[in-house]
Amino acid sequence: MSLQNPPVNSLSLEFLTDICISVEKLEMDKTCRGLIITSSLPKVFSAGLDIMEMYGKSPERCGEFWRAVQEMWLKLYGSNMVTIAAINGSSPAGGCLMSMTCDYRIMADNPRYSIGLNETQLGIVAPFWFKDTMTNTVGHRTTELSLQLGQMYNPAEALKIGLVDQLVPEDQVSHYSHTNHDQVTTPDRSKSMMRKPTIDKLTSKREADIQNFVSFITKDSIQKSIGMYLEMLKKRKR
Ligand SMILES: CCCCCCCCCCC/C=C/C(=O)SCCNC(=O)CCNC(=O)[C@H](O)C(C)(C)COP(=O)(O)OP(=O)(O)OC[C@H]1O[C@@H](n2cnc3c(N)ncnc32)[C@H](O)[C@@H]1OP(=O)(O)O
Repeated sequence: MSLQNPPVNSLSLEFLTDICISVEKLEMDKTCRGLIITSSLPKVFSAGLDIMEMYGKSPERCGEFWRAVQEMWLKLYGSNMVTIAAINGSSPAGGCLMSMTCDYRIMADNPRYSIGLNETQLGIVAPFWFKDTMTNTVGHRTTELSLQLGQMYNPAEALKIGLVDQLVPEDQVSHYSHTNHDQVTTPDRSKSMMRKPTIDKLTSKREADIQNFVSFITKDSIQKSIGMYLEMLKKRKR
């Protein structure tokens, strides 16, 4: 599955819905042995959630958006397929979350790229299931530091903390993803055993999580922080 939503593969409601439909189709396809997620765009795996979906939108729309974010995570984290993230560019926040849903992460060894949960930099808090996914990937202490600082990691740092499993030359990300994928032939039952408690936690709190998101994101102070962050993104470009 090659992500293609220019300019930066931000995860809008529409794009999330497309991703969920694609994953669902693959999940039902008995001939499909697994999934490699990568990006068709240069330099960016995914810029994370589409910030415009969280800025100036109605509570109803925000709720619909958040349900789609949850759905993407539930589908990928709970997938019966062997999944590999072939991270061929930067992968902040929701992009990092998407990578962490996979069984294995291969990243392009380009020091210009970065990956991490940087929500704190936007003045927002990573939801509990983002935090749980990271804890399951890199451990409690690293997650605590990482979330408090909104830390982004270059590939070497990401490898060191275990946020990615392997670094490869930029032009060989696809080759290594396919080679590694071929070595894993059957989705292991231990995957669901390890992930079930984390998945059950969100499933049982799904509606409350949507309500929390909507009331948090529509607050004036949070909207102001997001507006300032968007301005900063645009200025940085000039
Ligand atoms: C009580 C507790 C309750 C808890 C409730 C929950 C709280 C809310 C939780 C929300 C969790 C949020 C998760 C997220 O994923 S938020 C998104 C975070 N993403 C980022 O910060 C990434 C920002 N982007 C970048 O760093 C760079 O764009 C990137 C490195 C990805 C690429 O750099 P590049 O130089 O190639 O591209 P540009 O920066 O020039 O960007 C091109 C245009 O794209 C726009 N852009 C970038 N990122 C986003 C995005 N995520 N959403 C929307 N738009 C984005 C950027 O502004 C440029 O636009 P213009 O061309 O119009 O200027």
